[in-house]
Amino acid sequence: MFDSSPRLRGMTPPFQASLLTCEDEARPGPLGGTVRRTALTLGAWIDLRPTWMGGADALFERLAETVPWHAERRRMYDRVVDVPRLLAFYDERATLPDPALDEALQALNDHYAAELGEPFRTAGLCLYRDGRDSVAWHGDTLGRGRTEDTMVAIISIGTPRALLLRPRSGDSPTLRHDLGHGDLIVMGGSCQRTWEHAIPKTARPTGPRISIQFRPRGVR
Ligand SMILES: O=C(O)CCC(=O)C(=O)O
Ligand SMILES: [Fe+2]
Repeated sequence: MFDSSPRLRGMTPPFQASLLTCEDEARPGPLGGTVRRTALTLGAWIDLRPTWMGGADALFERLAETVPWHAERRRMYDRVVDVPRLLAFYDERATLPDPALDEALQALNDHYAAELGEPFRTAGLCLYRDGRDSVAWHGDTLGRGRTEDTMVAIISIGTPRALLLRPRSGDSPTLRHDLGHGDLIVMGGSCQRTWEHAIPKTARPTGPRISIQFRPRGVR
């Protein structure tokens, strides 16, 4: 059950688990020709592959229960504030929390390694408990994404949330992608340094969402 753990108690279930399918086995589908690329400005691009992760209901439940989610606090100017989401990070030596993530990582590397020039290696997980959880405008620029082209691949499971993208230059409008249950989005090229992305808060009743981000070594 979605709310069987004390950590999750109080959260609304994200969806009615599918009654007609009995997909306990979470597994990514094919990539190949199913990925749709959109060029942004300044050499940035995004790839979208809707409903890539099969069995995403079961995967959501397992990750919600088994990942050692933790809250963080960060300094913002002169204050220390709660990070508005729960987090877990798996570096390249860590065992991923579910075999479906190993399969996803392998499939992403088969599809992207030649273009990326290196494998995706780390996995960052975020749990957005409800519409009050969010991530503010940013690029993943703590590491090499500040200076180099790179890729960040994100699998979204649970309640759909909007992912917003805008150029740092402010010279084109904000783009919105509703990331649904099982969807894959890959941000590539200069996206981390020339564009920013955000998951905005929403006042609508909103169940939990888990985001799984795969990044190459040295990209955060
Ligand atoms: O939740 C998401 O899909 C985005 C998370 C994100 O941008 C990040 O962790 O850097
Ligand atoms: Fe990010």
